[in-house]
Amino acid sequence: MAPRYYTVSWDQLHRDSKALAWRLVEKGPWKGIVAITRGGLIPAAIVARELDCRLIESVSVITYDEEVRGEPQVAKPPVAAGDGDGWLVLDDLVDTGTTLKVVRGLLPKAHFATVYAKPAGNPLVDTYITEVSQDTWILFPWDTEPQFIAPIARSAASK
Ligand SMILES: O=P(O)(O)OC[C@H]1O[C@H](OP(=O)(O)OP(=O)(O)O)[C@H](O)[C@@H]1O
Ligand code: HPA
Ligand SMILES: [Mg+2]
Repeated sequence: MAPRYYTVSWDQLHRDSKALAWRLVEKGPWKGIVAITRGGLIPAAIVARELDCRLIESVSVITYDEEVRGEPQVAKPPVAAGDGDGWLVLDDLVDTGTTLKVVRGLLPKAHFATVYAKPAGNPLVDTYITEVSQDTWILFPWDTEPQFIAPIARSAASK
């Protein structure tokens, strides 16, 4: 079955990331943020600004090639976050949970947060903002661009 799509604009991503920061500020203080690259980098920058946090680490896990999931590979482990105690791990979304499982293995004591979550992955996240169904593909603003769409009357006429 073709997936449904949930399109996220830059404005919405900013709003949802700030909503995440409101939830996380109550749970701190945090030693620093570990961003899961690449998708976690932009939410991490927004949350770091709101939490006044200047210590940012990264971990790189490669799981997907476009919409196709493969075996996860750690391309860069975190170096400064120890076992994760007092650290916040941020990603744009959790889908199957494959990526977070790998990072949880590296940082077992960290707090895990994502902006969006699908049901299969949401038990792996400590804090998230918006849940979408498992068969929904989230389209992030960095993966999309606006394009011309024909007027309704014209596309109806061609049916
Ligand atoms: O819960 P999962 O099924 O593991 O899926 C979620 C992960 O997939 C995407 O990353 P991707 O591997 O596409 O890499 P990217 O962030 O570099 O685009 C997304 O940014 C999450 O990190
Ligand atoms: N959108 C973008 N990237 C993803 C998704 C999604 O729904 N699931 C896993 N990687
Ligand atoms: Mg990612």
